[in-house]
Amino acid sequence: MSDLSAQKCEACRADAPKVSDEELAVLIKQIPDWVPEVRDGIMQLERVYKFKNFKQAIAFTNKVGDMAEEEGHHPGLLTEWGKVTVTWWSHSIKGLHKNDFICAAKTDEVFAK
Ligand SMILES: C[C@H](O)[C@H](O)[C@H]1CNC2=NC(N)=NC(=O)C2=N1
Repeated sequence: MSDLSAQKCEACRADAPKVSDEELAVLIKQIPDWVPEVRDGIMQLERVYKFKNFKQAIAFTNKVGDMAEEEGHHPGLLTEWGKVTVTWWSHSIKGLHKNDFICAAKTDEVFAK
């Protein structure tokens, strides 16, 4: 279990600070399979998970959804045949909060189980 995946998301208010470039550089090392990407001007974390078929992909999607509900923090999920694209960002601050790194690490744990 990584240090991040052991943590819980905190309530993220609209005035919460986005992670700085320096913080991002430290945090991304703990989730090396995730790629920071700017989409529509918003920094996000993205990872594509591969599966053998659609059934496994939708089962994983649902497990990630359950984890998101527990954390009160919700990803973008694109489920296709044999793959799921998971995208984390914080809507309330239009960018990345530590919550997104925590949830990315927890998503890796859901995949590993
Ligand atoms: C009211 C509720 O707690 C908020 O809207 C939460 C829900 N889930 C969320 N998920 C994400 N990814 N970003 C948010 O800002 C967010 N806000």
